[in-house]
Amino acid sequence: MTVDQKVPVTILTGFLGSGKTTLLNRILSEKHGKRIAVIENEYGEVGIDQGLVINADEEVFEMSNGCICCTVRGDLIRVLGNLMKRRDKFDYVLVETTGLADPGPVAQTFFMDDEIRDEFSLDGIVTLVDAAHIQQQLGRSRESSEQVAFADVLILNKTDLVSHDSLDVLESRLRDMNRMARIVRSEEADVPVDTVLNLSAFDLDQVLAHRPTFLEPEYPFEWTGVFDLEEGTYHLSLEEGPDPTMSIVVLPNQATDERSFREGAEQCVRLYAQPAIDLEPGQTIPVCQHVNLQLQAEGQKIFRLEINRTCQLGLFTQHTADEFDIKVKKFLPAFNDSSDPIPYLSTTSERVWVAEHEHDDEVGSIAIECSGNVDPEKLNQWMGKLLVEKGVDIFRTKGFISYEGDSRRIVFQGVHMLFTAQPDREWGDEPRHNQLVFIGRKLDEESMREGFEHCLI
Ligand SMILES: Nc1nc2c(ncn2[C@@H]2O[C@H](COP(=O)(O)OP(=O)(O)OP(=O)(O)O)[C@@H](O)[C@H]2O)c(=O)[nH]1
Repeated sequence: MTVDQKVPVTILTGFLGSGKTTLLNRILSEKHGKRIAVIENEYGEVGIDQGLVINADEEVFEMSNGCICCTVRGDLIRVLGNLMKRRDKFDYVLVETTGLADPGPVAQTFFMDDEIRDEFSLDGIVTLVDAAHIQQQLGRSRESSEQVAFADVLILNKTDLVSHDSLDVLESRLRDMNRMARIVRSEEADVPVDTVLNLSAFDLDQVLAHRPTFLEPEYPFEWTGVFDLEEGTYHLSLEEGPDPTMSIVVLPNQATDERSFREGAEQCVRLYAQPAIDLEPGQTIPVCQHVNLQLQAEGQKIFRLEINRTCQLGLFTQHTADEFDIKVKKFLPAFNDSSDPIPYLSTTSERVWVAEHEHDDEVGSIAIECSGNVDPEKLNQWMGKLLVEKGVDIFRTKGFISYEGDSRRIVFQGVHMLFTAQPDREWGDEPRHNQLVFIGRKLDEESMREGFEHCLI
């Protein structure tokens, strides 16, 4: 396959509320003759963005729970794989990343995976910058700096909210952070489509020159242990550890040379992107499945492994073996009463996968979904007070609201302390309901839910 036949992909990134969806809608409504498939990688528990994107030949890329940077590659491979089955329906792909994501692992997907590399080519990374909030965001979020640093095009958006002089200062700060990117100023992300699509701007060699670790993958698991096992039943035991659950994928034929370890790891990246099966102690762990071990009970927890023929069993676990004192031994019913304990087995080989990034555990999202009508006056008062008190830590608010007496859906949008509530389309036959997502640091879920419920009539 030649390069030309590959589907070009543009990654739209930028911190929460910077204008990614606004730009996306602009691109989708312009006549450029391209059939664009959209992939939304959303942060938060309910799909708000899907409802904000105008009619498109769109595919929704749902994020799995867990760390975005660890799971995004597996998720993206899954969605791109599905898109390829409808290859005749589109000729361009736009990936809108979550505002909290480092675009690195998203970009990496287009180089790491052979099948994806054969079918898609990364055209460019476009980063939206919120002129009113970027200074504050750069100081507080590593992801925000990464988004600027990775850009091929930087769109300095929301120019209406700051003075001309401030824009010049801002532009020179962005220039210091990324000397290669083209910088374009905009209001309401109003930029010509050819500033963002079909740029052939992404240059892997250049990226590698600046970041030699760009192609070093991050994995959703931290440890692999390989055990030589003959036919029989085995017990996998875990002691108390740092989490009440732990994800695991078991592969039946895991060789232990470097290449095989990498291949096994890539297979697991895909399996980890599948929804996990919850397993209670005493149950059997299936092979080649994403399993979530339930470890809430006190003391040692034992799960079964059934081996049909001699193999090298590879355990790919979310945490390292040390953290849960993970052990494997053969189960021999005849020895149950014997005072001779059955010995634990040693691994033939093991491997720790180090995640290079730090997880900001304080950042999270709260999704409120309920029926009933909202009193606009009460909502305004509550929201105004909440954002004045907590606006620095509430990065983003968005959703749909049902106002008493209004036949239209109200779209709610907030970025830090600025918020708007605008009427959108008619509710029509759709059941009226409220859906609101808050993304931020140290959010107090209970008091926010209570606060919102007080706004209902
Ligand atoms: N004042 C002003 N507001 C803008 C501009 N561009 C976008 N907005 C508003 O900013 C809010 C956020 O815009 P979105 O396009 O949803 O931002 P986003 O980056 O997709 O947000 P997330 O997906 O939550 O990260 C919306 O209310 C937009 O209408 C602009 O140039 N000026």
